Amino acid sequence: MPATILQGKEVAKSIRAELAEEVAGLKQQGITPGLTVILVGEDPASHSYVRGKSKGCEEVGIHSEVILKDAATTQEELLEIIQQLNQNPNVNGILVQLPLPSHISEEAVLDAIDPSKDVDGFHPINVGNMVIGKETLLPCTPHGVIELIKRTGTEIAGKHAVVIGRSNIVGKPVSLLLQRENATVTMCHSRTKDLPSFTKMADILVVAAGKAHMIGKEHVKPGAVVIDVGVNRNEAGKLVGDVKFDEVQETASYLTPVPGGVGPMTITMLLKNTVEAAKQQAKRR
Ligand SMILES: Nc1nc2c(c(=O)[nH]1)N[C@@H](CN(C=O)c1ccc(C(=O)N[C@@H](CCC(=O)O)C(=O)O)cc1)CN2
Ligand SMILES: [Mg+2]
Repeated sequence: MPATILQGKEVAKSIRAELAEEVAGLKQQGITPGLTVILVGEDPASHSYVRGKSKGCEEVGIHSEVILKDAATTQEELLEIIQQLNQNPNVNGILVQLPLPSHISEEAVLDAIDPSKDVDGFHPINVGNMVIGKETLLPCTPHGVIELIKRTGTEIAGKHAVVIGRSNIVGKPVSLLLQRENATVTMCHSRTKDLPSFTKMADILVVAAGKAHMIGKEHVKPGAVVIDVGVNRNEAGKLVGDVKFDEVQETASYLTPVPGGVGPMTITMLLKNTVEAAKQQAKRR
């Protein structure tokens, strides 16, 4: 039987509906979650993602603001803006859209965000809390991957999960989150020898290698849940994943498409983090 296609858009829609209800309840208690996004430069893709974030906020009732800065903005100016937002009680979440122009250190900027407002989950304190298993703001794409797997009804505990890719933004955090759900996790990467010998053992296969169509049916155990986090452009400029979709569809039990799989979950988990940050901050006041 061919795989069930995991439509991230549909899952994202139902999570947003749940969030909208939660936000309506918070507003009755006088809490309006607020997100501020900082966007530096003119990159069209970044502008499009930020529009998606504003639209998502509007959809669930989060107050959102976008601070647009031109590409000549200095690191000091950016740090000054972040300091002001850190101190503003109406701002529950702060997000700096990446990538930043090359004259600005992403590390310095992300480290300046108050960890309790770091709705991207990129601050070292939040990363550290995730590593030691403390409740914290989780990075959006990895969190979206876990939510997608859960919504298939798959029990993660006890399963063998194989993650391909060890980036700080996807591979490493996804591995940690799967481990936290009590999966047995194997991490593979560009230097792994005999990749199929590992991936063939996977009940859950998460592919975040950044190499178009590198995973075929010879890599996949029949019945596996396959999550494709790859974002690659083919020769025609079309968005394609790391997985050969048509081939793997014949052997997997669940498979995410690209586009329309993990991507739409990223912004939705950001909305979830903003609501969570607002609730946590309200408790502390
Ligand atoms: N501060 C951040 N910067 C960036 C992040 C991030 O999480 N935080 N991630 C990406 C961009 N991004 C959100 O910011 C993002 C990327 C992709 C999608 C998405 O829905 N993709 C769709 C396809 C859209 C298309 O056709 O281009 C999909 O995969 O189905 C949403 C958000 C880098 N910067
Ligand atoms: Mg890698």
